[in-house]
Amino acid sequence: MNSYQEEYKRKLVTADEAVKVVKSGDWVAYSHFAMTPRVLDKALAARKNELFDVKVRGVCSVHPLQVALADPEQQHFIYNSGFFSGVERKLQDEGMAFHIPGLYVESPTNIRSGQNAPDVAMIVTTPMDERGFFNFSVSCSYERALCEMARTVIVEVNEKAPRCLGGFQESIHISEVDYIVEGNNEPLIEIPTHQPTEVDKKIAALIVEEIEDGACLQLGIGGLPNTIGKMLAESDLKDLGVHSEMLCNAFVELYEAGKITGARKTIDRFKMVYTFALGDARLYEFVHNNPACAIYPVDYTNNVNVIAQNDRQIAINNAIEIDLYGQVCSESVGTRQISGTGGQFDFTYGAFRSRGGKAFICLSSTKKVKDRTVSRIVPMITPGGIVTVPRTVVQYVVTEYGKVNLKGKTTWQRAEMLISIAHPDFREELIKQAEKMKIWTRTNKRLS
Ligand SMILES: CC(=O)SCCNC(=O)CCNC(=O)[C@H](O)C(C)(C)COP(=O)(O)OP(=O)(O)OC[C@H]1O[C@@H](n2cnc3c(N)ncnc32)[C@H](O)[C@@H]1OP(=O)(O)O
Ligand SMILES: CCCC(=O)O
Repeated sequence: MNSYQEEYKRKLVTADEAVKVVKSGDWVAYSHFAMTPRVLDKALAARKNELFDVKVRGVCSVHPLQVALADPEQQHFIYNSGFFSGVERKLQDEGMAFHIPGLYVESPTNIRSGQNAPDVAMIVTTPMDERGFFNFSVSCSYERALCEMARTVIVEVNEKAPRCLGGFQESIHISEVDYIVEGNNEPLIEIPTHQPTEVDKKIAALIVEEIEDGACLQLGIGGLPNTIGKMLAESDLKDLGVHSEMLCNAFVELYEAGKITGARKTIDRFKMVYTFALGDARLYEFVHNNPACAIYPVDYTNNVNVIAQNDRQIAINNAIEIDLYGQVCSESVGTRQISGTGGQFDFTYGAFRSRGGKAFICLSSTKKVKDRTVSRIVPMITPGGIVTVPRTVVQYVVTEYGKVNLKGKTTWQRAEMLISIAHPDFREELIKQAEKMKIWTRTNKRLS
C-alpha cells in the first residue's frame, strides 16, 4: 500500500460522519450540474434538527435536493443556486430555493474574495488516481475555488464519473482533502437530446449559413443550441474548433462526423475547451480520458479576452424574450427565475470581439403558455423580468422569420428589425406599442 492509499484509508469516513463538520450558520457548497452530491446531501438533510441557518449553495442540480425538501420552512437550511435547473425552479415555486445572480466568469473571483464562500465544500469526484488526485469530472467551473476557501473539504467519490483531462484546476490532491466518502456510484444523470421542431430547424438553417470553415463554436444550454449543433454535423463545414462553457450532446455528433479538428484555433489548438459537460451517457463516455478535450475553470473559458483570442468565435444561445430595444431576457419569466445568466453575456460579448466572430441570440417567435400563444418579441420585457444581455451587447437575433444584426442601430431601426422577425400575427400590435414608446418614425416600414 503506498502512502496515498494509507492517507485514503485514514480519511475515509461514512457520509454521516463527514457531515458532522457542518455547524449552524455555515455556508456549505455542493459541486455542480451532474456532479451534485447525493449521499452527502441526504446525510446533511438528516441532521436537520441539530442545525440552524445553514446556507447551501449549488448550481443546476438535476437531482431532488434533500436539504431543501427536508425543510420547507427554511428553519434549518436555505438552498441557493447560481443557475436553476427544472428541479430547482420547481423548488423556487414552493419558496424552497433562491437564486444567486451573477456572471458565470466572475463566480470563482466572488468565491475567492469571500462572497458567500463556503465553510464546507462537498464535491463529487472520480476515484483517486495513483498519484493521489481526485478529478472533478464533468464540472470544473469553480470547484477548485470552493475547495480553496472551505474550512473543510469532503469528496464524494463516484466510480462512474468520467475523468476529464485539463486544462488546469481539474483535480484536487488528497493532501487538500479532509474527508473521503464513497458514494453510491450511480451513473451520471442524463439529459436527452431535444427533438427538433420545424421552427428549430428554420432557425438553425439561418445560423448555419453564417458559419464558415475553421469557426470556433460555443453552444449554450437548451434545446435550440443542440439542434444547431446537430445541423452543423450534417453540413459541409470543416476544421471547426470548440471553445464553449458547456459541452452538450451535439458536440459528440460534430466530432464523430469529422467536423471538429481544432486545427484552426488560435489558442488551445486541437482541444475542445469547456468548463462543464451535461448531456447523455455518450457524452460522458466521450469526455472520459479524452485528450481531444480540455476542461478548465470558468474564469478561463468565459473570460472575454480569452474567448476573443480565437478567430471566428461563434456564440449560439437561446432566449426567453426580447424587447423592442433589443434587451434580451433568457433567465426569467417576470419574477419567476427560470435559469440564470450563466455564460450567455460572457460569450455574446466575447464572440463579437473575436476577429470574424459572431454572437447569435435565437428564439422561436412565439411560445405556447397554457392555452395561449404569446410573442417572444415584446414591447417591454415582462414586468419583473431580468435583462440577461443588455441591448448594447446584443449582435444577431434570429427567429424562424429571419435574422437581424442590431449592432450600431438606432432605437427605431431596432424596433423595425425586431418586428420584421416577429410572428406576423403580432406585428401590428408591436408597431402600435413601438409608436407609443416613441421608437417608431414615419419612415419605418410595416412588414406584415
Ligand atoms: C450554464 C450556462 O450558462 S450554459 C451557456 C449559456 N447560458 C445561457 O444561455 C443561460 C440562459 N439560457 C437558458 O437558461 C436557456 O437557454 C433557456 C431557458 C433560455 C432555454 O432553455 P430550454 O431548456 O430550451 O427552455 P424551455 O423552453 O424548456 O423552457 C424552460 C422553462 O421556461 C418556461 N418558459 C420559457 N418561455 C416562457 C414564456 N414565454 N412564458 C412562460 N414560461 C416560459 C418553460 O415553460 C419552462 O418551464 P418549466 O420547465 O418550469 O415548465
Ligand atoms: C452557471 C452559473 C453558475 C454560477 O455562476 O454560480
